[in-house]
Amino acid sequence: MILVLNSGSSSLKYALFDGAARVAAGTVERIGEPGSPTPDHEAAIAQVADQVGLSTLPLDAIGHRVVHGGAGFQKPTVIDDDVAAEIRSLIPLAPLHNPANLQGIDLTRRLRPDVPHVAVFDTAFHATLPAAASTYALDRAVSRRYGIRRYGFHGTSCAYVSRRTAALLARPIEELNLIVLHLGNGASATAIQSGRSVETSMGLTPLEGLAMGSRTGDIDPAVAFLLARQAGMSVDDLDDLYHHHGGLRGLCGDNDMRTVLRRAADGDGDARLALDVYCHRIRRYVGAYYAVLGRLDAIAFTAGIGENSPEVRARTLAGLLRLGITVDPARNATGPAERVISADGAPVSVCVVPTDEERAIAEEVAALLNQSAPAPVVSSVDKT
Ligand SMILES: Nc1ncnc2c1ncn2[C@@H]1O[C@H](COP(=O)(O)OP(=O)(O)O)[C@@H](O)[C@H]1O
Ligand SMILES: CC(=O)OP(=O)(O)O
Ligand SMILES: [Mg+2]
Repeated sequence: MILVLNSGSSSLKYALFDGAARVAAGTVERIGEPGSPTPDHEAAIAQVADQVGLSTLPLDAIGHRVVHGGAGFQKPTVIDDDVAAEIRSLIPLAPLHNPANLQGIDLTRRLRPDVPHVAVFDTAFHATLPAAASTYALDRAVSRRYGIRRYGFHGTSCAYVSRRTAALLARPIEELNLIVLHLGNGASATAIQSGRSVETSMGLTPLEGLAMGSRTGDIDPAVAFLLARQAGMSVDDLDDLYHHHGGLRGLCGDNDMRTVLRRAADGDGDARLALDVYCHRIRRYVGAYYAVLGRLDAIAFTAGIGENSPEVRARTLAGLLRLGITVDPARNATGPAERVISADGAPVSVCVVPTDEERAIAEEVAALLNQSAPAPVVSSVDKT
């Protein structure tokens, strides 16, 4: 059995797999938010450990989602003290995520030192980005010194969704040019050619790119200079402003897309603007990545918003018939969780493909452990 811990910025998801079967799963939400019974990730992890009976659970391994793996971690990695220290050293690159990931690692390694703990990195899938996509046009000496480049995130999800999309379309992944739109609390767009990430919207940190629940995404870097000079904001003030007071929440006060959609439908101007900005930004990336890929076979919508909001999908891709992109209203509105929502025979297949980061992590962990398992010993008795 493999236990998977997936710490997001304000939630902790866990799942327990017995082979391919998910035998238990759960989510602790709203960690650290006002009025929440769960003050921090440490409390959330303790809660989960208690729920699954961690100390006595028969386990083969524990898989941990780690958001930032820097340049060093390009594959799932068994965690020892050195690996944990290296993940700790990457906290400045993912201040919202890596600390929570580490708390899970530290606590469960203490409780279960008897099983291997494996880190699966969001950044790993994007190790294939070509230099033209991963390099910022910044003084190269400065970039080199501080490891400044585009790393990209949501990689485990993108890899899983691209495999599922190929299966849904019954085509080999090697033949496909895809755009994966992962629209959860964090949101990103990724261009994938023959199963390899070639361009992605998140950057050095998970702050760049699409407008998100509470993160700004792309913003002129000079906004920070202006606010520092004119408003006297410190680096910490700006960090907080960009991470927690941007995106949907910054524009209309709500970071939950369900509430934003309801308010927009009721005619609330702020919610409408938030929705317009959100969808426009995605559309811009779809156009850009179509050009990067040259030919586009499919677009896959995934994560909480991508999987569940016909309105966001329809608005994002409206009026793109000339590009071969259509959304069929009936297919978009309802159907199996995993489905094609474009018209039959459309040049670009638009799909809804639920992600499953926990399953993808469990698969990576199982693959790593099988590959590193010692070859079965042939006993002298068997040889005779
Ligand atoms: N039925 C729905 N319609 C629109 N948005 C939804 C729906 N269900 C969930 N969402 C949105 O999905 C987002 C959370 O996505 P999720 O993938 O669960 O996030 P996380 O990044 O925390 O894993 C929230 O903005 C939530 O409002
Ligand atoms: C990298 C990232 O933004 O993750 P999440 O969407 O889980 O916050
Ligand atoms: Mg997520």
